[in-house]
Amino acid sequence: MHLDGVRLVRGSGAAATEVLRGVDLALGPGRLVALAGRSGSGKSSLCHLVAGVARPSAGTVRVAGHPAHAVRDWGTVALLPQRLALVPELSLAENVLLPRRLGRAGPCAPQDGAGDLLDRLGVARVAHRPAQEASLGEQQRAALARALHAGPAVAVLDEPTGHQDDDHVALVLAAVVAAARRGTLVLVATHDERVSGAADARVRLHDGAVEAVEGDTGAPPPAAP
Ligand SMILES: Nc1ncnc2c1ncn2[C@@H]1O[C@H](COP(=O)(O)OP(=O)(O)OP(=O)(O)O)[C@@H](O)[C@H]1O
Repeated sequence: MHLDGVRLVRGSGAAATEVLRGVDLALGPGRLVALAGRSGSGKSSLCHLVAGVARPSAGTVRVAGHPAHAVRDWGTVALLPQRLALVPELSLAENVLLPRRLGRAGPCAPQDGAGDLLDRLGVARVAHRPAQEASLGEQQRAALARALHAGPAVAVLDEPTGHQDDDHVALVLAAVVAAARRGTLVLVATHDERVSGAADARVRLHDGAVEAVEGDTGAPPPAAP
């Protein structure tokens, strides 16, 4: 995943705000990367660009060799949005199966089924329930399962522990680490130190710009001049 000279402006005229400015970032496959920074620093905006649901005002965002906005299948890039975006009338299990029913499995698809993944995330008992009748924490873990079951090259997870207690944070972490070990680049926007602590690398945003990158990002070293 490569971001080069990325700038994102929201709003127009006098209300225009530069929410990302001059972001350069390269992340390789099979890494769990935490995206940290204060509220309003631009984490969700960057997630939306990588997931292709928004386009940069300037610069380029490429995932698995394609411009992010041109990617249409969750086998390439899957998203856990902050507001989850489950289909409320479908069961949690049906929501998890949707990406692979609508498209093809990605290169990092798990060997075991959706039921096993829901079991490992502590959602099996309520998997038959319509999403709208599950607790927020259960919904969030099902939305995580939906992204990971797709087996994507890149998984973008916006605050995946935001509605979880300590025990369920451990289950979420185990699932995202397993996905990274299968080869998925997992980019996690988070305020949660437990997630940052488990990550292979950490990227810190400040006021729309990259303030620091540390750890093993899996990016190839820059070419010699
Ligand atoms: N449509 C918009 N119009 C104007 N400003 C926007 C718009 N969307 C986001 N912003 C602003 O962009 C900045 C970055 O927002 P973003 O949601 O990316 O931050 P964040 O780091 O994810 O925050 P949080 O941790 O609170 O989720 C914020 O100041 C926000 O108010």
